[in-house]
Amino acid sequence: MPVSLLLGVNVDHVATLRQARYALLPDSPNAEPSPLTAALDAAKGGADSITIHVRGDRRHMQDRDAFEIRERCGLPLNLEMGVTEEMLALALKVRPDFVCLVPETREEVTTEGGLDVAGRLDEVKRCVAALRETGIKVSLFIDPDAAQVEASAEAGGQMVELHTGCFANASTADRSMEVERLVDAARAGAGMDLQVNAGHGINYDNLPELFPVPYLTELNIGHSVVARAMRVGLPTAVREMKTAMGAYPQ
Ligand SMILES: CC(=O)[C@@H](O)[C@H](O)COP(=O)(O)O
Ligand SMILES: NCC(=O)COP(=O)(O)O
Repeated sequence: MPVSLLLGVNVDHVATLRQARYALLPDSPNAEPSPLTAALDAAKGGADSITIHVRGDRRHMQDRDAFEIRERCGLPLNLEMGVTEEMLALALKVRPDFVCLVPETREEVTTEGGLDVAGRLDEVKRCVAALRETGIKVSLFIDPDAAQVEASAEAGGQMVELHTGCFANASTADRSMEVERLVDAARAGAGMDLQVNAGHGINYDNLPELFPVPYLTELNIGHSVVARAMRVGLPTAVREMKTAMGAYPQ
């Protein structure tokens, strides 16, 4: 367990803004904003790692972003990817420090749930083994569900990232129930010697409501930090989130 809760800054939505103008001009020297610059700015603000989600439809992050950030940003890189041969091949070329296996559907606006590791066990096991063989550490992005935690351990994952989207989107009445789900899943993960991370929909307002969740090592946060950065700049937005995370009881 690290001394303080680690922050992985997801810069996907910097690329979302870039693609809104430069998707058809991929080689433009003026393409901005730059995910690489964002990663470097996040490092200035105290980020512990950078997370990028190269989706199969390349709606935001592009392969070249992954290579650029890997080569020119000194922070550990966490590559989120679907469980596909295409993305496995990309990961084996990029060689990030971490891979987080996530579910993807083309129709979704954003990630809507955790990876069904239990229902895709053999397929996930093969992907995890191929990644771990090269020294890449593997996390599994799952719903806070004991069966998925157990399946993640069986699949050879070293970490789980608990999907906090249901928590983030829950009504006030349902929020405490979602926190309890996360508490139970975190306990199950720690009990199986898995590193327990969390992510999706975490923001400056709901962060403290996650503090009762034990054994958290890292939070991956993107949308809310990038949104805040539009007002105060990314280094400050990251520093603000790190400061808020400092209150997490270790
Ligand atoms: C897996 C996860 O929760 C985030 O990486 C999220 O996928 C951000 O990217 P999108 O907004 O494209 O889903
Ligand atoms: N895995 C969660 C992540 O990387 C960032 O999710 P969000 O903060 O953009 O919702």
